[in-house]
Amino acid sequence: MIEFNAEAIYYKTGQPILKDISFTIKQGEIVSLTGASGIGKSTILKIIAGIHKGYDGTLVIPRNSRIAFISQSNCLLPWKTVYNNIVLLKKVEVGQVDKTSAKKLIEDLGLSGLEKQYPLTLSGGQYQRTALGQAFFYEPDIILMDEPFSALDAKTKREIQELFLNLQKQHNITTLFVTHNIDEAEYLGSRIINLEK
Ligand SMILES: Nc1ncnc2c1ncn2[C@@H]1O[C@H](COP(=O)(O)OP(=O)(O)OP(=O)(O)O)[C@@H](O)[C@H]1O
Repeated sequence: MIEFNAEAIYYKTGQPILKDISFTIKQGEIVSLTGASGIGKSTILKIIAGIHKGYDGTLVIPRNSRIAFISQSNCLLPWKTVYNNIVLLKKVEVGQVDKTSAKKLIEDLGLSGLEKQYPLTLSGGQYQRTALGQAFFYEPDIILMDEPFSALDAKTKREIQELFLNLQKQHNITTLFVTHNIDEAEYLGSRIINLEK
């Protein structure tokens, strides 16, 4: 569950970028966040992730929530293999990983055989599958997604959207999905929050 109410969102310099924002996302719900370029979509994700503190208001999320963040690029560490990227967050947090469930997830993601490859050698689709694996293997309470599939061609995008929806159905994780694409927002989200000035 995420409850966010803000009178104003701002950066250090200048006027608020957004005013009077209020929304609630229920446990397990996928909500799409849309709006014009530069309106503040990524900033809202950063607020929920705890990275951006510039707002007047309240953010309520369950105590000790684990949050995963997936963006268009830069999710993976280039010096770690596909396998080690997927288990990374869990390993850092828990110290050990269940190899059988890692293998199962890698199979579900269609990444079998690529475990020892490095991110720079992956296609865009393989990269985003690995990023999904990293996020879901962590077993987070919340997933924040910032245009993760925007750079993919239409066919690959649809395949990965399906994978995401299947994983989401299995794990029931509260998800806020930023996209500027209305079709994608409708396809993935059970509701859409559209930001306007
Ligand atoms: N670090 C920063 N310092 C100052 N202003 C910033 C900073 N980051 C973003 N902004 C400004 O805040 C506004 C919102 O940016 P944000 O990246 O949240 O928009 P967005 O809706 O995600 O855009 P896009 O769809 O183009 O990715 C923009 O006007 C941007 O210039």
